[in-house]
Amino acid sequence: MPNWPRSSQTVNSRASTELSDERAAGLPTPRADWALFLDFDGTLVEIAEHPEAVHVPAQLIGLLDALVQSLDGAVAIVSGRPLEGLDALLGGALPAVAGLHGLERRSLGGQIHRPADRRAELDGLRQALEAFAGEHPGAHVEDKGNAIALHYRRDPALERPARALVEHHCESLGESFRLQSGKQVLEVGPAGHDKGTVIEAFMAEPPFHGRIPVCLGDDVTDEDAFAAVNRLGGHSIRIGTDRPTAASHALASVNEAYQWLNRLPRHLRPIQ
Ligand SMILES: O=P(O)(O)OC[C@H]1O[C@H](O[C@H]2O[C@H](CO)[C@@H](O)[C@H](O)[C@H]2O)[C@H](O)[C@@H](O)[C@@H]1O
Repeated sequence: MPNWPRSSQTVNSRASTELSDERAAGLPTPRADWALFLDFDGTLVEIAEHPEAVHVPAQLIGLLDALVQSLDGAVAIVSGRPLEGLDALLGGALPAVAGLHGLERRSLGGQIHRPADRRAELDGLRQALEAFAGEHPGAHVEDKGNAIALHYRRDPALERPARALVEHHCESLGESFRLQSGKQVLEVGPAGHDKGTVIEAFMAEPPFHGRIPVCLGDDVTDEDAFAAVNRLGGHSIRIGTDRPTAASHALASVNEAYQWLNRLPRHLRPIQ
């Protein structure tokens, strides 16, 4: 669980030192014209054994609210989880949310953008994954509607047979579906959307339009987001340092991400 500052006084008295540290670490100087795109698992919450076992600190809602207020609403969660799941975990705290790695999106005004229902096409894969999980207690199937995920965190040795099974079914689904690998998970869903395309969609509309995109993420699927943000002249920040990345900056852990995000509302440089 992240170490939250004990009081705002403690934070304020350390503010100037912290900002010098940020500059030394090469982190971008916060600006009031940023648009913030935040991954969820591994960025805002620590990775847990099971998707339903994540701990959402109560303070996270307050932090998101403070960021939304200070950036005039230009804050979105961009996750692999479905919209409804994110709303349940965050108490519907954030209006702008993208789920299923860019497949579905709710804009700030509440409009939902979602492609046609393709669940039926995943029936064969769903049955095969359920059968696999039935035989292997370390596997877990997460049915996300238009996408389906096979988790093997509880038994990493399952990666090989799990991948072989998912690849086999993905091939028969054809090119309009794609396989995405994440942290000890294999996910199948409709092709043509990713975290980069959804950030571009947010950036085309208010209040994101015209701002500088800044993205925080930890996983391989966040690389699409990093590439899009880099292309758009923004800043990409990888949480963790364990593999090569397109991100321009890094924070070591979820805890560091919290500390940095906590300071942002007080240190945004005004638009000139
Ligand atoms: O884009 P994200 O918000 O990072 O979501 C990516 C996937 O996160 C979840 O799975 C991952 O986190 C689980 C809980 O910590 C962990 O048990 C699992 O091993 C990770 O892969 C979520 O369950 C998926 O639906 C998301 O796609």
